[in-house]
Amino acid sequence: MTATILQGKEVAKSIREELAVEVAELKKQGLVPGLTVVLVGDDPASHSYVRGKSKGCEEVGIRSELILKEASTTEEELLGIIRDLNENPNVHGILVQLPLPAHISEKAVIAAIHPEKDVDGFHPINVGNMVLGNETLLPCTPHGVIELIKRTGTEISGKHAVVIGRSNIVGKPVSLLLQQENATVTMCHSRTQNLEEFTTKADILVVATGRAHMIGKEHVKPGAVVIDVGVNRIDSGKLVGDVKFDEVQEIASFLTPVPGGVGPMTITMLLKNTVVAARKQAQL
Ligand SMILES: Nc1nc(=O)c2c([nH]1)NC[C@@H]1CN(c3ccc(C(=O)N[C@@H](CCC(=O)O)C(=O)O)cc3)C=[N+]21
Repeated sequence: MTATILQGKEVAKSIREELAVEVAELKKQGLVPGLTVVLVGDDPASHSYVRGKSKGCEEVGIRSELILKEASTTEEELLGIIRDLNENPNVHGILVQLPLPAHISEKAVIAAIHPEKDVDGFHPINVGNMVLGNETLLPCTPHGVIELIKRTGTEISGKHAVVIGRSNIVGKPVSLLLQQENATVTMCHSRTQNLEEFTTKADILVVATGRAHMIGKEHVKPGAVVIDVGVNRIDSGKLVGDVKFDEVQEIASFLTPVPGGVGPMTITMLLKNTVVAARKQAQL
């Protein structure tokens, strides 16, 4: 079997077209959704991601603003910026790009964002609501992963999903969302013994390890849906996933590429959250 390549980029494009129509409607009603991205320091990868976010906003008609601060910015200053954004009625979404410099507490910064403006879905209130299954702003990458799986036409209900990785931003929330879709979920991580024993049982395999080319065909059940959440910049400067693409492509039924898979979906879900947040705040 040769896997069908799940082009996240194309799925993202069609969702963005729908969002553009929605935003144009909102503008007629006097509402311009606004996103502010705060970037501290000069990490080149962060700058590159943030460019992708501004470009996405432009595509769908969201007003976007970038606040650039130098790496020496204090936590106090950053908290002050967030307080101002919380109170600004033209800003519906606030995203503080992670990671932050080591002298700033990410926990304190995330907690300072008004939950209704937390378009990353990282605030403890939003995480709590997600756990409870309440309607809330969902974290972008996990939400994008679920949307991609649905696009394959795969019925998630009753399937065995295996997630590798247990981070707060991907592994944990994606496991929970899969469970809410009625999958049977196994969570594996860096300490899992006999990883293959679990992964070869997966109908749906979500890989979020942050280690380039860690997963090969020996890990994959023939016919599985494989979602690669990895974004690893290797020495050549090339962006690669956590999955050995060529190898796994031979046996999976669907496989996401890197780049062009989950990444564009992440940004698209951010745009969607910004529109949802704007509607909620404007009561439209
Ligand atoms: N507060 C916060 N929220 C985030 O959502 C967040 C963050 N911090 N910090 C960093 C990670 C990483 N992330 C990516 C988003 C899109 C692509 C993406 O679109 N990648 C393109 C390729 C881009 C390229 O070539 O550089 C692709 O996969 O096709 C990648 C990575 C969001 N993150």
